[in-house]
Amino acid sequence: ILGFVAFVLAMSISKVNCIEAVAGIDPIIDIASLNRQSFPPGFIFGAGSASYQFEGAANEGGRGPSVWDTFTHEYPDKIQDRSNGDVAIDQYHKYKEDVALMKDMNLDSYRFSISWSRILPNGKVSGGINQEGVNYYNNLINELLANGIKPLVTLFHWDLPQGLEDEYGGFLSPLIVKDFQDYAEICFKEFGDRVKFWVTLNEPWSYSSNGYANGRMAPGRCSSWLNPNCTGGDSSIEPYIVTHYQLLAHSAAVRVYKTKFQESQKGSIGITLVANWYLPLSDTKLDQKAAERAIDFMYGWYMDPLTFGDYPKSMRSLVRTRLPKFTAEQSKQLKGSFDFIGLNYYSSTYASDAPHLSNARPSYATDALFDPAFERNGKPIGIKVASDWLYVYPRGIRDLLLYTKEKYNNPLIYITENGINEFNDPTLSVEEALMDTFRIDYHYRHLFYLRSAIRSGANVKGYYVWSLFDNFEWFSGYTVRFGMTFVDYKNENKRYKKLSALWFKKFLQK
Ligand SMILES: N=C(Cc1ccccc1)N[C@@H]1O[C@H](CO[C@@H]2OC[C@@H](O)[C@H](O)[C@H]2O)[C@@H](O)[C@H](O)[C@H]1O
Repeated sequence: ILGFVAFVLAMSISKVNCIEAVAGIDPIIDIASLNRQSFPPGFIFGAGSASYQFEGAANEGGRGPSVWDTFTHEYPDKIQDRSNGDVAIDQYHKYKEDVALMKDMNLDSYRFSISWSRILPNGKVSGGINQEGVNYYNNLINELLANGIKPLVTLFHWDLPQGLEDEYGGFLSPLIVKDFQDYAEICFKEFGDRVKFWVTLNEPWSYSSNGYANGRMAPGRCSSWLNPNCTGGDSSIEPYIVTHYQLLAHSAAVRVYKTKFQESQKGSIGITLVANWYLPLSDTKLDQKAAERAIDFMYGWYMDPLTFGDYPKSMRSLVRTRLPKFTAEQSKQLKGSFDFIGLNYYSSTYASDAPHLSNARPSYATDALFDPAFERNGKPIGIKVASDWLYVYPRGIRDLLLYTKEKYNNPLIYITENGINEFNDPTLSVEEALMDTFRIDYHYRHLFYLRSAIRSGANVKGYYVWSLFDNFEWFSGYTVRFGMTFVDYKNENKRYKKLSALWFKKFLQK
């Protein structure tokens, strides 16, 4: 009788499915002992980074300027602490120390991006290849491999060469497709013998919406009626053009990889998308449809063309003539143009129906006709952390993965970013700043729901934390910290493992 009572108690507290309980796994012990062994054999654990946020050496080693050098230097007010990535966390000079830390933490893989303007200073092959740039990435890749760490390389993480922005407006022009394809081909040729995981673009949604709808990120364009500080632009048209040419550039790079390199190099290639999970604010039909539109306008904007060859029906019917069209050939080339999808998940949001206002000026931000919310009946969706959009909702990673499985034919997925930030607090001593127990809780709970999604059939083969190190966080500068490793900006960017790094090292022990 006691055994049965304990069984019922365990079931009710832990709410895990009865199969686990019947199978003799004690649910509480099972949850409490979550570690690398809780995941399928060969599951890859890693950490992510990006060139402009980590490298520094912005004017060193032959690197040319990117739109982020221009954005931070010409509009310092657009960065919370008026900072920039000139030095960042100086990984350009400290990469050996950082790789040693990754090895010490039992990481399997490191995701980094290549600075396009460090390889092609003016963005074009005709402008010449910067051999010092090629040398830097060869050294980094070789250091990773020598320490048993697999490189996962992103070709574009928002730092577009300024030369291409000046010449033809960057991703606003179809000319970007060939220049990106040529840049990608150089990277495949120079590094593809050792790099077996490629991501073409990081979060095209962020580049389109923050760069061209609200102007919070480089190149800082948007409609003047939305924000007079924008450097020109039209929030009702340009985000859709920029996404269109990002998708075409992506598929052109994939085609080059698959026709000229994949057979001999045996690697795989994908794209990294970001998505919030959206829940209806109320269980009315109107709010359920609003949540569906919200996910279409952020995630389906990319997953539909990549899976079905065209934008979501909801976007076609609401954006209408402002939404570009694919030719039959473009649609064919886009459909299935990936071996895997990289998925960045941070947070979830409520969505409620927003009626169409006939006199409202159109913008990407309002085209989906939903209002975001972070609380329902006065109760927040989750704990709010440093950033205004980041609420902790771990179940959202499972819901998003099972939605992807059902709607998009269960593609192979790597979680390429998941993380939480705290405010940079200069009043804390370094020792106090290292106590990031909230970060252990965040990752632990997301890994629990990630495992749950895998057990329900989601085809996920890897998980990368954002991030291993504090770094330059775009328009937030150094005012927020995402790292499992504290970087002391006031003391030569010295690295200190936070509590979460020690926890993750133990979690990853083989
Ligand atoms: N940051 C995003 C996309 C985004 C940007 C602004 C607002 C909402 C969402 N995506 C990923 O999140 C990571 C964390 O992003 C931070 O989120 C909190 C913001 O305050 C901060 O400015 C941003 O860098 C970035 O460092 C990665 O480079 C990027 O791939």
